[in-house]
Amino acid sequence: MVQSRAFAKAGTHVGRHRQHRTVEAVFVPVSRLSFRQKQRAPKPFVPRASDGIATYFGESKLADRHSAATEASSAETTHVHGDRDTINATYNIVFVTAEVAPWSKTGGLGDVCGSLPPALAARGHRVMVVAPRYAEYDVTPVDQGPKKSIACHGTEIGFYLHQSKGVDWVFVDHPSYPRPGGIYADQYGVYGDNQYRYTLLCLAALEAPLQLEVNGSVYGDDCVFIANDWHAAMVPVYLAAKYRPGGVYQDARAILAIHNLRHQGVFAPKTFVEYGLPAGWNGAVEWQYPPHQRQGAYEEEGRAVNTLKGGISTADRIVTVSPGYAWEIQTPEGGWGMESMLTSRAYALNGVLNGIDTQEWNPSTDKHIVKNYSISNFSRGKAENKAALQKELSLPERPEVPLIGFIGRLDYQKGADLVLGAVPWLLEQDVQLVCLGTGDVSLESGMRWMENTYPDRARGWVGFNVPMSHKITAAADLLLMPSRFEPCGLNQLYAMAYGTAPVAHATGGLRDTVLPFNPWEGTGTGWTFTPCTVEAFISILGNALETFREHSDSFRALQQRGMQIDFTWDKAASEYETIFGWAKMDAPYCK
Ligand SMILES: Nc1ncnc2c1ncn2[C@@H]1O[C@H](COP(=O)(O)OP(=O)(O)O[C@H]2O[C@H](CO)[C@@H](O)[C@H](O)[C@H]2O)[C@@H](O)[C@H]1O
Repeated sequence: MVQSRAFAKAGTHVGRHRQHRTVEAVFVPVSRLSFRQKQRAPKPFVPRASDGIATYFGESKLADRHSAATEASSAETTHVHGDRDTINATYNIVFVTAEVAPWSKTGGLGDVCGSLPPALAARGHRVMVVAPRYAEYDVTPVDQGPKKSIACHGTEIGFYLHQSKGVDWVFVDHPSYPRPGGIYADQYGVYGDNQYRYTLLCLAALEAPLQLEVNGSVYGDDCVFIANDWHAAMVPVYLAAKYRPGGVYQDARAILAIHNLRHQGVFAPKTFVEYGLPAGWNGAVEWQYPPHQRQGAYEEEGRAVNTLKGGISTADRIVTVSPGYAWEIQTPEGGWGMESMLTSRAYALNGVLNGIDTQEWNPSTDKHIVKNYSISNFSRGKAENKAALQKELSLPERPEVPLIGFIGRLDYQKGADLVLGAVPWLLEQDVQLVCLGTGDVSLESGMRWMENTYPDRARGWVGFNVPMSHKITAAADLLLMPSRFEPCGLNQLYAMAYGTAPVAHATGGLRDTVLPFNPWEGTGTGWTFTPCTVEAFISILGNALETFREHSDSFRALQQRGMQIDFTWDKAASEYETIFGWAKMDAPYCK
């Protein structure tokens, strides 16, 4: 199995900010630990006398929660691998997320929360994912068993449970979640009650492990929460401010996973009361932006409550979705105002590269494409998919013409304006360009302009269409990713798995995953450019097109190298485990 240098490097990166405690340290037998280390080592889960205590929302169910299943899944077990003793911990893991594929997805957050949990479950952990129930999902039965209703945040919520892939998928039912528009916004803008909706999600997710019986037992209060993005960032705040003072969740830890720092959940200062936090906790979420970093209309002269800042300042550890992005967010250029907060927590901040769901994104089994293929027959397979896409989109069916794809939100981050900026040069050449995206109205108009101006060379599909995204990924020779910033990026990973060469701005996770083509050494899986300008983009596109046209053997070898990379989630899952171990070794960051 060939692995890119960038991936190999990422494996060591987890320990970068933690040099005094390496990956190995997690697996040292207890008998060999020093006294202080023993004190900090994760403890087996033992029911306590205090089990009858009240939760924030009323009488606890803790007293009857300790079934054998819970204990087994919470406890440390010692295994021997070969002649080396190791301690393997299994955890009760609770993901909290606003999106989870295939039920709800506007982007990569949904993908990750749909595929990392099964990877962790496959490694022996008990895993729950808590997400809103935005609709009566028409996929496999979600409403398994009776709905359980509880009081939460002054209202009543319900939990629906669906079990698959070894994961307990829990959907929070409340009238504020289903909307005729999108998940977060409709044609009139973002919903005015998003702060309430996601506050409720956090509190529901903190109650679910205590109150929801799954296979005869509750998860209990020895959990590792993974709070994803600002929507879930209040989880560590409530743990510290509401639950631990009541004696609950003493052994739990919360990890904040940042998928995109640009979105921080910023609201007017007077909305602090919406969080229902005890007095004295406003410092955890209040924030004043300097003039050049102000985020929007909600602030009052830069003063705001900032939900993500609450998570950054209280989480036990922070994870971002690539090592490169973990570094970038500590700089003024990439920190979106949070760089000083993040730098102050650098020792607890790691980057773990995303994987991909190889059941959903696998050219040999993909149900959306006309011809399945693998590394042994990819040239023929891709050629058939290319011809099918050209036919479907009424483009000239020409195998020799380079087919270039772009898939993504049409916004500042994804650099769709750079694609449009390159169009006059690009489409004067003998190429075909297929873009799929939705978002900014002016960029959507730009895509329509492109198609009208170059009807025999360009298609601009405005909309969100998963089957089409698979077809483009399989059919294209090159995939454009001129993102201004990219925490990880999934499309370049999908592209490489499908033998499609990414052409990407060297930023964040793109720089970590796309190894630039080196014709002399015969290495690399794509092309990267910097600075992020139309000129630099055009220049590198010229190189990629020349390789495609003039050096087809080199191009094929590059495709093969991409297809050989191990994109499975297992590597990321093991890095997350290491981080759980670090979180559990330390006392809670915020008590
Ligand atoms: N019009 C369309 N039709 C169909 N499918 C479409 C589509 N537009 C986008 N998609 C799909 O949505 C997903 C987007 O993934 P990205 O990695 O670009 O995530 P995004 O920027 O949303 O999320 C953030 O979180 C993820 C996950 O951590 C990070 O990789 C990323 O850098 C960060 O910005 C991909 O599966 C893509 O194919």
